[in-house]
Amino acid sequence: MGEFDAWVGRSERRTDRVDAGLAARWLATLDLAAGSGSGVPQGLHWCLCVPDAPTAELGEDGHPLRDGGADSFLPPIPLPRRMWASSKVEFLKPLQLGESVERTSTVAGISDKTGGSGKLVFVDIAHETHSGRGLAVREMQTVVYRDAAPAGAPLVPPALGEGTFDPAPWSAHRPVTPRESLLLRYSALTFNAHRIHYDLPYASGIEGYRGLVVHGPLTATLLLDLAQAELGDNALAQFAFRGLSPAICGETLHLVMRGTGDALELGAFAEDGRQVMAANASIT
Ligand SMILES: CC(C)(COP(=O)(O)OP(=O)(O)OC[C@H]1O[C@@H](n2cnc3c(N)ncnc32)[C@H](O)[C@@H]1OP(=O)(O)O)[C@@H](O)C(=O)NCCC(=O)NCCSC(=O)C[C@](C)(O)C(=O)O
Repeated sequence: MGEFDAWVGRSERRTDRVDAGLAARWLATLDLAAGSGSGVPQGLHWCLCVPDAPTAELGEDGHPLRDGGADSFLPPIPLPRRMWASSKVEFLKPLQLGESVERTSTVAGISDKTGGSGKLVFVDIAHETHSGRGLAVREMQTVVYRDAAPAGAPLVPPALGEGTFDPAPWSAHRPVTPRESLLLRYSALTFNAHRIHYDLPYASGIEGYRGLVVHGPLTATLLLDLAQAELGDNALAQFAFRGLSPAICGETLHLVMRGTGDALELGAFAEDGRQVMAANASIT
């Protein structure tokens, strides 16, 4: 029996609308042109039905306080550093501009592990986003909570090494350099006040990162865009990603893809070859 078992099965429901203004700001943030139809490209769902706690109820890290109240959705894991660890997404129906959506999120599991970086608590959250036309997106998101950075510990990830990323084994390759303006706009789109994305003294001094951290779903969205540029808008049926190492603002990310429609492999790598994200996808 785990300390936080009472939270497993708890759920919350949020509603939203695929607003044309939101879609336009999302496309502008990602330097994308609007598509020809009323469908919106994959990845926009991460900007819908987002937590909207009042500012007075945010914790030190900028996320809603995890106070463990009787009606709290997420468990009050005492480990202070939160990261988006991974997600498995099924795209069932493309979202359409103007439609209303409802997302139900359920705590599906909580597990303790010890990793190379110390104690880890993983929380799995099952999300189902319905539009008026039925289930549009199903996602299993895993959030990880980590111990405080030990005093005097080296910042992570380590400074860029001597190595260089080699795109040769990949059939598609796109370098991008996420800068502060991109991170700020993505935080705004997702209503995410997590300080590791915009507050450098906090990100390095408190959480121990070498710079501002690129949002996991932002890197994932950039990979989704690479796949859609090759295969067409809304081409993917399944997409799964896992964050392996923090991506740092201002440093080039090499987005890559290879494989065929039923077994696509994607990745994001730092300039020195360190892998930041691993992903796979399929069109069926
Ligand atoms: C998570 C870290 C610290 C673990 O690194 P580690 O070295 O401590 O762990 P490990 O030794 O690699 O693995 C230990 C165990 O954890 C599992 N594990 C390990 N990683 C994962 C993962 N991703 N997803 C699921 N499981 C994972 C792994 O499989 C293993 O399990 P096992 O003992 O059963 O074999 C390390 O992998 C890391 O730093 N990853 C990068 C995470 C990242 O950059 N996320 C995006 C930025 S944070 C963000 O976007 C925030 C946002 C948007 O504001 C927001 O709060 O929602």
